Amino acid sequence: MIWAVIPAAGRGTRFGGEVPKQYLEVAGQPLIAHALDALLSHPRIAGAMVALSADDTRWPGWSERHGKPVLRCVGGGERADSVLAALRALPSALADDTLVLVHDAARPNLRAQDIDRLIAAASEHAEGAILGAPVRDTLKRADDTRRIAATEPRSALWRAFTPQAFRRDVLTHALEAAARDGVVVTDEAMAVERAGLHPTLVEGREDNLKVTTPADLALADYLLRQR
Ligand SMILES: Nc1ccn([C@@H]2O[C@H](COP(=O)(O)OP(=O)(O)OP(=O)(O)O)[C@@H](O)[C@H]2O)c(=O)n1
Ligand SMILES: C[C@](O)(CO)[C@H](O)COP(=O)(O)O
Repeated sequence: MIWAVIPAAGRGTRFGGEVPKQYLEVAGQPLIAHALDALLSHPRIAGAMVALSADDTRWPGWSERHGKPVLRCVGGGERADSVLAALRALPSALADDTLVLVHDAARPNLRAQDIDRLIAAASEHAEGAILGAPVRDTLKRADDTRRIAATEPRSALWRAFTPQAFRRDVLTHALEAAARDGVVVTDEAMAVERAGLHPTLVEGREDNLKVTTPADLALADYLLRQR
């Protein structure tokens, strides 16, 4: 059994504006709808749990999409808190080893082939798997005056995307440990790494972009209209 968890409780502060970016429209529907559709149209995914902010007023009230359940819960102050809340809110009947794919509502351009490859890798590697891409630019470390302090070796560096796939119990325990330790993890893999595990990297499409600033929205709209 595979379920999706979609953290969608963010404020979009870097994006700006009144509307939380997960509700901004591209290619005819909100970002969150594209993310939900990408996951729930996949035959292996049985349902989705969406974490929303407690004061969310824009959730359209979907209870199902593609004939599959769309459940919701209240997220938290950090993205990791929202993911943990969603894991805890999943149907209790789901087995501990249920595979969970955590995917940002702000990443609308997820493709089925990437989901296929991620699921295959997570099914083969018990420590989980994440989509990502090798770094292709030269990386500079800046000093506090924005002068170049160093050039970082990039040969083994990857950018982490989502979905990130883990057993429900493994991810829940890892996120709970990070929270107990007061560590804010920026992705699920960071919590699992802290637990001593080594998730596998799966190279995914570079156009699986996260809409973070207004410039990203136009690109997302273009990409989605090309599909
Ligand atoms: N407390 C939070 C923070 C973020 N997210 C979600 O995590 C995803 C990736 O986070 P990010 O791009 O940082 O979104 P925001 O936190 O909204 O953006 P910002 O950091 O600019 O405020 C988004 O779908 C966002 O809604 C969440 O569920 N709960
Ligand atoms: C989870 C993530 O999308 C992987 O790159 C990223 O860490 C989210 O960061 P954000 O600052 O919460 O958008």
